[in-house]
Amino acid sequence: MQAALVGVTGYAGMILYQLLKGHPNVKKIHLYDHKLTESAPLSTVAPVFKSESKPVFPYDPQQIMTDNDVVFFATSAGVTSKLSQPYLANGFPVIDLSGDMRLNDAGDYQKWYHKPAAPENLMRQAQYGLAEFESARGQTYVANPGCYATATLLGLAPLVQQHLIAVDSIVVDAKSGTSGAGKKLSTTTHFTEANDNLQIYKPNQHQHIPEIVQELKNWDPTISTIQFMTTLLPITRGIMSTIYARLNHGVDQATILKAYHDTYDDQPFVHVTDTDLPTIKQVIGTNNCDIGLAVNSQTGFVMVASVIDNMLKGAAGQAVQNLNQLFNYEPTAGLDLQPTLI
Ligand SMILES: NC(=O)C1=CN([C@@H]2O[C@H](COP(=O)(O)OP(=O)(O)OC[C@H]3O[C@@H](n4cnc5c(N)ncnc54)[C@H](OP(=O)(O)O)[C@@H]3O)[C@@H](O)[C@H]2O)C=CC1
Ligand SMILES: CC(=O)N[C@@H](CCC(=O)OP(=O)(O)O)C(=O)O
Repeated sequence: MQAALVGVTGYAGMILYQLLKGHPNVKKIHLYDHKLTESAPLSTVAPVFKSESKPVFPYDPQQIMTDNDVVFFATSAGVTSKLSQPYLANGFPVIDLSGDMRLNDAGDYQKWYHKPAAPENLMRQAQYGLAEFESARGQTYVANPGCYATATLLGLAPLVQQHLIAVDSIVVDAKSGTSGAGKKLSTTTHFTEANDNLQIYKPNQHQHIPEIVQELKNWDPTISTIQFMTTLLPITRGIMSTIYARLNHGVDQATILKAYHDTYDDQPFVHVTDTDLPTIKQVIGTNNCDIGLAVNSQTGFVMVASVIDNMLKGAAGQAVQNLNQLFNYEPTAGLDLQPTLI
């Protein structure tokens, strides 16, 4: 199969390009860049790939659909809301790493992303692609989940799906490394501000809140919102989503552990570590989500810690999982990755 990638100059696009190069079913990768008017070598378009003279082509949707079987968009928010139409009109497969097509409601997108939304009829044609719970098979347009949303939803799923917690008690304290913010420098991600520091940001305004709630509602329609906070960590990669909720009457640690194992033991990328709490470092370099928990019998609360590499399970790795589902490849194809360890 031949795959197109738009956004190789960004962090998620770089990592995705590396994964696609190692994917056994991807025979050819075509790269496209919105700033080019004629093709240019990758080494000049994205200098991180110093030794690659492979051409990067100007962005052209007709050419993309003619020369490829699928297109990945690893582009900034506000891009695919404008570019998705021809692909949907032609039923051409898209895997979109941005948040533009994840929400069903155009008003919600405008409220949380502060940008014009795609036409709502297009947004509704996109399938949310949390790979463990929605199959991309048979879909045209897959909206790859956000990084925080992935860690949080995987951490919450067994509790919510099996009605083990009071859903109005959910509190999420989520933390991310700076690569989650993309390659553009900002005051908060500037080395001097990020290093030796912790910064809470977007309090109660994070754009992943409606995404998480939209998915939770599919599992339990009584959920109306969650308390969700984000903190910037002085590390490059990784997310830890620490989730707290009050247990329903009669639910104990054994019940909860069984729920997590029943949900995830067949899943290649989600590992339940029981009461052995996971660290961010153990998943960096992999497509894994590791989940551990602690029950407090005095307060009746459970704390769940869910960790991912934001660049992999939170972006490029999950995009490859969605590719594998879309084209019926082995679920782990192209994702046999080892943690960096140190
Ligand atoms: N970083 C992460 O951990 C995660 C990111 N995401 C999402 O993935 C997407 C990419 O993220 P990330 O790589 O971090 O972001 P970056 O800012 O690092 O890269 C953005 C990419 O989009 C390209 N781009 C910008 N404007 C346009 C346009 N008008 N047309 C086509 N391409 C354009 C940029 O090209 P140029 O070089 O010209 O600027 C660049 O290649 C974002 O939507 C992000 O929210 C999702 C999950 C996790
Ligand atoms: C550390 C950091 O700034 N992270 C980003 C994650 C961005 C992202 O992946 O969000 P969308 O794909 O929904 O745009 C943030 O919190 O906004």
